[in-house]
Amino acid sequence: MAVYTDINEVDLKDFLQAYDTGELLSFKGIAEGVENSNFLLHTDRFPLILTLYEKRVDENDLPFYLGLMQHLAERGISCPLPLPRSDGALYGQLCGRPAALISFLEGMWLRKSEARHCRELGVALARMHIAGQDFPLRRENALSLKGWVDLWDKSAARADEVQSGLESEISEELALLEDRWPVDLPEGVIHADLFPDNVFFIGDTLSGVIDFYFACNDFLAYDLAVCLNAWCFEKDRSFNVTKAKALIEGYQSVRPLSAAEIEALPLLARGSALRFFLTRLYDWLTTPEGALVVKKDPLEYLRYLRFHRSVKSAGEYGLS
Ligand SMILES: Nc1ncnc2c1ncn2[C@@H]1O[C@H](COP(=O)(O)OP(=O)(O)O)[C@@H](O)[C@H]1O
Ligand SMILES: N[C@@H](CCOP(=O)(O)O)C(=O)O
Repeated sequence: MAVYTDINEVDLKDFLQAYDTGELLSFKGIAEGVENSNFLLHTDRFPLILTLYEKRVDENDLPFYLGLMQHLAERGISCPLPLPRSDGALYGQLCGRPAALISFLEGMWLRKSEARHCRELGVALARMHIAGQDFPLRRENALSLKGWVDLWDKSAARADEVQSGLESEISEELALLEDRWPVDLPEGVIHADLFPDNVFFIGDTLSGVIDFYFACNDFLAYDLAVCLNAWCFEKDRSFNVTKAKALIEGYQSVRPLSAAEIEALPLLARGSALRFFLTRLYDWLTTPEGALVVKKDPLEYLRYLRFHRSVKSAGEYGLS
């Protein structure tokens, strides 16, 4: 599931009056996704995705997310285009939630990816970073060091319920990352959640990227580290260096990494693993039993974190 807020036809039709969508033919909730409520709408003109923004999305950030999609789409990046209302606004309110309409992207996410897909992903990520360079709005990464500390403060006392020894292990990890986190790597707009379910393919060709609701300004190489974790571990949690090599080579074919970025990669991968471990742990501990959302396993990311801790240099990711 991800339909936290149910909508009815009367409210939806009222909401659509502010848009030029043509006649509503049907709508249905979309089961996939974690963060927001999504619906697929058919009108007599085109299909659309309706998103109602839920707990982790601050309404003040919507101009950044929706403006970014518009900016990237105008620069040839295949991502959803927000549909403006007749008053020019990119979102309105529906059932007490901020809500937007975005274009429907063709394609499907890969349940089983190969190295060639990782190469395409690397190319698309680097193109996105370059296209985002002149985006005028700014949004700090709320899920970087400070956000990690805040999440950990809320979860630490119960962490050992999930696995014994976690409280001390994660406290030490956080302290180390706070001490060693880079300060001067190249920055820009990053997607920050480019997991397989946010990247669509048609056949073997990448057809688009969705879900910009964690996008922010941060180190560009951190986005690559997020992808290393999300795409380069197998179901048995082993690291697939062939995929990592393909991902990084694809990225560097468009935007070569600096020596400092390459050196920082293992640390950035640790940080990225910790970030997803912490949001998953928080959700694990706070989502009520019986809730319809699928809780993601925090221990998956603990494994990745431990792997990167053992990495001595980015050469272990296949970089020559
Ligand atoms: N623009 C789009 N085009 C086609 N399908 C979409 C689009 N946006 C979202 N979806 C569908 O909705 C699902 C959940 O979207 P996502 O943005 O990942 O939600 P969440 O932010 O809640 O995690 C996707 O897996 C996809 O099936
Ligand atoms: N990718 C995150 C969860 C956020 O889900 P998404 O559907 O918004 O990508 C994770 O795996 O923890």
